[in-house]
Amino acid sequence: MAYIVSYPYKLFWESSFLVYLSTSEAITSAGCASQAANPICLLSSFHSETLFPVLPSPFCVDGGDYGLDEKDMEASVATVRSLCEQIEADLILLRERTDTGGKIQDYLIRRHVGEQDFLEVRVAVVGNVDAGKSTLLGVLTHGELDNGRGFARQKLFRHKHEMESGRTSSVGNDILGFDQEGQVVNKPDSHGGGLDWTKICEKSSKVITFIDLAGHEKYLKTTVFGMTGHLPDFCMLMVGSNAGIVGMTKEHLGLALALNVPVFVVVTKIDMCPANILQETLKLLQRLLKSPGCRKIPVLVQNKDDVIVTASNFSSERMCPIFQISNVTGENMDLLKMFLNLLSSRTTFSNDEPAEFQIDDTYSVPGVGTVVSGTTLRGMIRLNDTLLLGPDPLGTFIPIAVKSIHRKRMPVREVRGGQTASFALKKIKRSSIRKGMVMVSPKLMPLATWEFEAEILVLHHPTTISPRYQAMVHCGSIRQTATILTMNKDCLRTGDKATVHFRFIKTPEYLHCDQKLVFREGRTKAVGTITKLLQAVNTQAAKAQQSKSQASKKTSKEANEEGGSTARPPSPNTAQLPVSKPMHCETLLFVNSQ
Ligand SMILES: Nc1nc2c(ncn2[C@@H]2O[C@H](COP(=O)(O)OP(=O)(O)OP(=O)(O)O)[C@@H](O)[C@H]2O)c(=O)[nH]1
Repeated sequence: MAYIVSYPYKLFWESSFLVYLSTSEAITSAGCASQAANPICLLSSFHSETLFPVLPSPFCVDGGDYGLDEKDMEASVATVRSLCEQIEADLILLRERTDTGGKIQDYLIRRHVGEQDFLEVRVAVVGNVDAGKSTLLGVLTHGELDNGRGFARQKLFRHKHEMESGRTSSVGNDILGFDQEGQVVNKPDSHGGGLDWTKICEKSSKVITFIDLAGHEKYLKTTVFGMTGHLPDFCMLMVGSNAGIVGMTKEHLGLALALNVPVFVVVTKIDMCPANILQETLKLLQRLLKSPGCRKIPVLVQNKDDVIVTASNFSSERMCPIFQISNVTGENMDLLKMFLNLLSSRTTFSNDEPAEFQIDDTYSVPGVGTVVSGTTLRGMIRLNDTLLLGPDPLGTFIPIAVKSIHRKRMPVREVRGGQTASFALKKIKRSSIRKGMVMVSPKLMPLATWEFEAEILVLHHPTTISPRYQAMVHCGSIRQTATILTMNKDCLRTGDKATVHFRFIKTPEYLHCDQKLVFREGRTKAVGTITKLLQAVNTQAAKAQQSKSQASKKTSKEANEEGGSTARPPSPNTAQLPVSKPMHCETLLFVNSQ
């Protein structure tokens, strides 16, 4: 007998799965009762890949014989291999074990995503200063171990002051490619230059993009932006084993939890840490993860079995694997790499959805013009597509053509939901685009919003928050100060929850219900979810106002030329703006699939 341990409901919305062979009937014979249980049907119903839980099997729990003899195993593997060929997927052996009944093998099935294509997973890297974040990324992506004095991180620093201080200050991106056999593609660079992204992507079937975030409190604003704006699938929290849970560790963990990003922990520097201190750090870490604020299930990853079990259950958000590694000796680095190879993107996409792209940076490239980079939230964007870019300060969206598309520095013809990309845009100045703007399909008929309501939880505030309080709202790649107009409580203290009515102070933004937000100023922090969009900008009215203000600009320019003073058009306030009906969540599609 052999079977695929599977939950059909899961297979129909996820993309690939772990096959668990211990008996051969269901696979070798075509005797599957229902369509949902037919292996071919199951295999062809996924998009890209996913892990499948090894343990829960209706047959295993009864304590029956477990495993296959040599002949049955061969037959079963051959069947699965031929099924994989039919659906153009790779079959990657993860581990082999022997049980009472014979051999058991675990496989990962990963669908080919096209010649030029690869699966993409984004991992945000957070942790306190000196936890070894940049060093680990240097070791992973350049394939060379560290010397304990900052050798590996030198390859990653982007700014001169980072080289000098040894501290990351900006949001950095590094990539790690895995080929069809699950082997790392990145090779040590003998010339000391940067990574060749094109080569890595060409050879990879999966690419992990690390979003390297700063550990110092001074750069918390940038770290929050990285966590909200770059849409990480997962968060890698780094802890120096000798330093323990210090500084920003809890802050970063809290941020990931608030944004519902599954977290795994990497404890570094085990080569230089006395055993008792390492044990103490692990004990505290596990206590913190199990605490009521986190409610995680920490698992110390010691071997391949632990990797498979934790990776299979990781997207559930409750399991929190803890790796113990050394960047200097390379200890346990293979387990961490195996785990990274097994991670699957949490974004599901459908090409039929209208496209939506969130801008997180802008550039002016000589010879190319204005370039925007960001994440495709859903749908498909093709070369020469015309999308609506906005909102501008008046809340309008303008049509814009996509001149060229780059993905991981490679020219491509299209990008899909869940993929990061940069677009060269036609006929637009860089100065008229800001982070937080979006490019969306005209089918979405986008509206910009000045005011919104959110359910928030105050994580920390030294005194009390009351109406008229202002702080920075981070929501996707939006980063703008907002004022609290009203709330359903007189004032808020640390730990309080409330429904709060916000208003942006500078420009209206493109928002969705159910989007997560972080509201912060210094160490004051609140997290929440948008529940209502209250005041959307009517594009027609905004256009009318724009032409009116242009006309008045013209007049004032003329007046200026005659020696008069220029009057800046006033920013629209609540009274001036056309008020649309509140848009409730049910009427909108939301961006974050978290
Ligand atoms: N012995 C030993 N040293 C390490 C290890 N990992 C990192 N280091 C050293 O620790 C120092 C700090 O590492 P970084 O990678 O700069 O730390 P970071 O977390 O990126 O710090 P920020 O960029 O400031 O947030 C460097 O001198 C590294 O060489 C390790 O596993 N073992």
